[in-house]
Amino acid sequence: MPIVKNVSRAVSQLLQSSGCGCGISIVPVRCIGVSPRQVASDASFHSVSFSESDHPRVLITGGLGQLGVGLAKLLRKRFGKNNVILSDIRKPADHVFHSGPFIYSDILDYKNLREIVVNNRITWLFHYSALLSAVGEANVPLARAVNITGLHNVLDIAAEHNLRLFVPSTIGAFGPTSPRDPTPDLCIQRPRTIYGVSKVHAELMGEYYHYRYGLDFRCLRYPGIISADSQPGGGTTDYAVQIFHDAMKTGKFQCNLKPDTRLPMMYIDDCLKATLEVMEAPAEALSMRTYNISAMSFTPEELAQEVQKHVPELQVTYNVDEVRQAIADSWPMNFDDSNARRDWGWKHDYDLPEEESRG
Ligand SMILES: NC(=O)C1=CN([C@@H]2O[C@H](COP(=O)(O)OP(=O)(O)OC[C@H]3O[C@@H](n4cnc5c(N)ncnc54)[C@H](O)[C@@H]3O)[C@@H](O)[C@H]2O)C=CC1
Ligand SMILES: CC(=O)[C@H](N)C(=O)O
Repeated sequence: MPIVKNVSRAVSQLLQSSGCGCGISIVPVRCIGVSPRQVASDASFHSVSFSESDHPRVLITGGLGQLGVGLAKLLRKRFGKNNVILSDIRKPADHVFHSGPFIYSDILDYKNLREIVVNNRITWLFHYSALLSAVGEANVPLARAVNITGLHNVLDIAAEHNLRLFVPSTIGAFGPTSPRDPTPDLCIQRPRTIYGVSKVHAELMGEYYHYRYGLDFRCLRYPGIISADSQPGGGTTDYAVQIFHDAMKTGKFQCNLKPDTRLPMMYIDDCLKATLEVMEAPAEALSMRTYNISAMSFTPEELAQEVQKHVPELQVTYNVDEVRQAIADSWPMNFDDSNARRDWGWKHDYDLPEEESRG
């Protein structure tokens, strides 16, 4: 009997919703190098008015993708609607536009991004803009620009304005030479996608800015995220979202990965909860700045069986996409997130009863 770790509750939920503080250096980032964007080193800084007792003023970049709208909803509940600004280069749907502040922001436009941060007195930035693994392989120059140049803009602005910065990484930051079952936080990382390379770069640059300049950089490596009311953005784990939409709409699902491809996955509510928790964690609790987080791990075949318990008429066929399959075969099968659990109390909510998860 296959082991379907922790998926049952998430499947039910999805189908229902388908109808530094280290202080090493005080040298500000704008004084590094000779970039024209950097102002004179003796100019006075804006100091951040946010204190721990106030609500942060939040900006989310790339907020109209699979995860950003849900994150905005969670953060607005906690910090107030007008304290959380969603941004993207796409046009928001009516319900998103009317649900709270939205602003156009291209992360490749450094001056515009800085203006938004200054004018809105932003104190926390969640940097979600990215090209995911499959679309990244289809357009490497654009992925390199958005995922690497865009990140550099965000890092500079965050350091210049003393922001607390969250950048998500991914299981895709590991590669075929990483240990796959389980994959620990610290191990060899030699990904073979532009997406993975850019995310390792983000992890290392964020940590470097933290240790070198005191940037409050926080990063979680997300598994594949499953959600019902938002569409995936072109990744390798998209099948695990598409199956729910197709089960409800057509009763037929064609999977682009082999039936036995095991990958770490997480329900969106757990992912967003972890993101808020790590941002609220006291700096002293964080022994690292980049953590794996984990919830469940399953194959397409196991997920299909679970969905068929709720939608017995669902027909599943397989038509393997070689690019996505090669990517999936190089990624972790199970994630070791013991450091996140120990340091800041990470615990996922979407779980199977113990006896089922042990098979
Ligand atoms: N969804 C998932 O399964 C996982 C997501 N992540 C990470 O979480 C973050 C959010 O992921 P998703 O919402 O799924 O991504 P998505 O692909 O659905 O959305 C990304 C957004 O970035 C925007 N964007 C692209 N170029 C831009 C630019 N130049 N300026 C501003 N925005 C731009 C797009 O318009 C899009 O709305 C990404 O950084 C991703 O790498 C990490 C692991 C798993
Ligand atoms: C796991 C991810 O980072 C993303 N969903 C992708 O498949 O590219």
